[in-house]
Parts: sequence; structure tokens; C-alpha cells
Amino acid sequence: MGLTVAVTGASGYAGGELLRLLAAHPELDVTTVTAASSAGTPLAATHPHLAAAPGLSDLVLRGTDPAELAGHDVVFLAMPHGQSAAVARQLEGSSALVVDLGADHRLSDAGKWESYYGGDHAGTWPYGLPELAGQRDALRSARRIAAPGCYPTSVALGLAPLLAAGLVEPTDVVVVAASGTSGAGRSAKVGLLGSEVMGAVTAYKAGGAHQHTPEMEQTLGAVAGAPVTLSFTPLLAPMPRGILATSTAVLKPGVTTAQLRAAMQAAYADELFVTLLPEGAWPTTAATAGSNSAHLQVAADTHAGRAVVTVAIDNLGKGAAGQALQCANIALGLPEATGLPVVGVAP
Ligand SMILES: NC(=O)C1=CN([C@@H]2O[C@H](COP(=O)(O)OP(=O)(O)OC[C@H]3O[C@@H](n4cnc5c(N)ncnc54)[C@H](OP(=O)(O)O)[C@@H]3O)[C@@H](O)[C@H]2O)C=CC1
Ligand SMILES: CC(=O)N[C@@H](CCC(=O)OP(=O)(O)O)C(=O)O
Repeated sequence: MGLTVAVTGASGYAGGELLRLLAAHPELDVTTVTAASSAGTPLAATHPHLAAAPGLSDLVLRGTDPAELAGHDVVFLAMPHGQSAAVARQLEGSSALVVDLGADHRLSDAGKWESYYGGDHAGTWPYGLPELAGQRDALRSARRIAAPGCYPTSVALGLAPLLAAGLVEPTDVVVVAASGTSGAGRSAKVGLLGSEVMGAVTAYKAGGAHQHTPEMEQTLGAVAGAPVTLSFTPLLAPMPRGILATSTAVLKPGVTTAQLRAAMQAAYADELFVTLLPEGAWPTTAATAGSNSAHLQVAADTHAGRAVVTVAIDNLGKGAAGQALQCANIALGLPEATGLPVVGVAP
């Protein structure tokens, strides 16, 4: 028997992907899965892809109650924003490693939490993006981790090395990113019906309204050592999985593509899950689907005076469940890549 694991939000998309990864993890045994309205449903009925998963196929979703979560070595929280804080409070004093896939513990500015999410700020946990300089060490001793999600992960991976190297200005960053529909969660919503999503790409929460804007500014500001101002336009794309984020930032005078690539190479030379593609090859979401990998490309647009960096990830992989598991591996002292696919599924 390995370490025991409970997964909340187990009937959702992020929870379902996490369970797929945990099914192949040699050191972690899922013993409890919880949900809300689906409590009482067999796990395999809500996630048919888990029907043959050893150790998982017989589990039944339980209510998300303190008694169900007590006594586990690891608890993953995969519930909607604003729901994990209360469950985390119930786990206060527990020695379990708790990894939150939601946003409740990511922001350090309570005012920003209140204005973008509403409700009380739950506090700030160590930020679970191991590839950020210095962050892996902070995660080794952590018992509480706030794993960043899809958009903030793709944008931070692309821009952090350029800001850290002082190759671009921290102000006037522009991000346009397309997400697959699973990024919006599994609950039925009119705008997510197949008949409305198929054949259309749609902007949403544009004009500075998206809740990830302050998180991206917080992460990148810490890297740059200066306030970062960022305009973010998310797009909903007709695909089940994937994020393709294109960020541009004003180039410092004279900076070339070779310098941008060198900064990326230096930052990620030892990173298994982050790949700078050969010059001229631009990322595609299809190549990262099912994996915990991020594919990057960068170029100096000398005509416009901007660095252009494009990053592809699987929103449910490096953008959610894979990231959370990678962080847990680090905090548990396990090999970081345990149970995590580097190679995507294609076509
Ligand atoms: N989808 C994605 O790409 C990403 C998601 N995340 C984060 O992961 C979390 C889950 O997202 P996602 O899987 O997409 O969402 P889903 O809507 O697909 O699933 C939500 C899950 O939470 C459960 N739930 C809802 N309300 C409560 C509650 N009050 N108490 C306990 N459980 C509850 C649901 O149970 P039931 O089915 O019974 O209602 C379901 O299991 C969110 O915080 C999201 O931001 C992070 C990065 C990317
Ligand atoms: C397509 C879509 O609707 N995406 C969601 C992403 C939410 C999410 O997953 O948020 P975290 O990464 O913070 O957990 C959105 O834009 O709100």
C-alpha cells in the first residue's frame, strides 16, 4: 500500500484527469473520491475512461465532508473557485499534503481576490509552478500548495525567462490565449453546447475582466522585480482540450530572436516538461494533449518592436491535474515525473 489519496471534485474534468494520472502512479493509492451533486454515483459511471482503472473502478463518489477527507496522506482539491477554502479550513491542523487545483489560495492581494472572484480571501499558499526560478525548492517542504491553472501557467512559462533576463519591458504586455472547452468545467452551460461551440472561436471576459489577469501580473511581477501590466483576451476554441497562449511584450532596444531563444534555453535546459521548439516551429495544442508538457516558441518581431512567445499546453495536464501531481511528487520527495506523461497523444 502506498500513500493514501483523497480527490475532491472527482466527478469534474480536472478531477477526472487527475484520477487518470493517479491510476498509473506507483506510490499513490486513491482511497476516497468526493463530489457534490454526484455523491453516491459510481466513479466509473461518471468517468467512463476510468472503468478499467485498477483500484479506481470500484470507488463510489462520496460527499465532500471532513470525515471523508480525514486520515489521508494527500488531499487534492479540484472544486470550483471559492469552494476549496472551506474544505481547506476543515483540514487545518492535518499533516496531509493538500494541493489545490483551484484559485482560492493563489493570490496574495486580498483586494484583488475580492474584486475578481468575490467573497473573502482565503490566504496564500506556495505557488505550484516548479519551473519558475526558485519555486521548486519552496515546494519541497510545503504541506499546502496552490497549483496554477491553464492560462497563468502557459503565460508565465512563456514570459518569465524574458522578463528575468531583462529582454522585454514589464509594462504593456498583451496576451491572447485560446482554450479548449474543458477549461470551462463540466457543468452544462448554454454557451458550451456542442451546437454553439463547434465551428466557432469566441472571445469572452475580454477588456480586463478575466480573473486570471491579477494572477499573471502577480507571478510575472515577482519575476521582473517590477509591476507588470497585462491586457488579457481569452478565446474559447472548438476543441475539448488545450491552451494556445500568445504573449507579446515590448523588446528592449536591439534585442534579437537569438537572445530571446538563449534566455529560454537557459531557463529550461534541465526541465523535462518544458520544450523550446526548433527555430521556426510554432506550438500546436494537439502535440501536448494528454501530456504534462509545455511547448514554446519565441521570436523578435523587429517590425513592431515586440517579443512574441507562443506556448501550448494541455489545460487539463500541465494546466491542472499534471501540474498538481508534479507538485505533489516534489513535496512528497518522490521523483518529480512519477506518473506524468511527457509525450502527447497524436493525432
Ligand atoms: N478545467 C480546467 O481546465 C481547469 C480547472 N482548474 C480548476 O479545477 C477546479 C475544478 O475544475 P473543473 O474540473 O473544470 O470543474 P468541473 O465543473 O468539471 O467539476 C467541478 C467538481 O467540483 C464538484 N463540486 C462543485 N461544487 C462543489 C461543492 N460546493 N463542494 C464540493 N464539490 C463541489 C463537482 O461535483 P458534482 O459533479 O457532484 O457537482 C465536480 O466534481 C476549478 O477550481 C478549476 O478552476 C484548474 C485548471 C484548469
Ligand atoms: C474556457 C474557460 O472558461 N476557462 C476558464 C478557466 C478557468 C480555470 O480553469 O481556472 P483556473 O485555471 O484558475 O483553475 C475561464 O476562463 O474562466
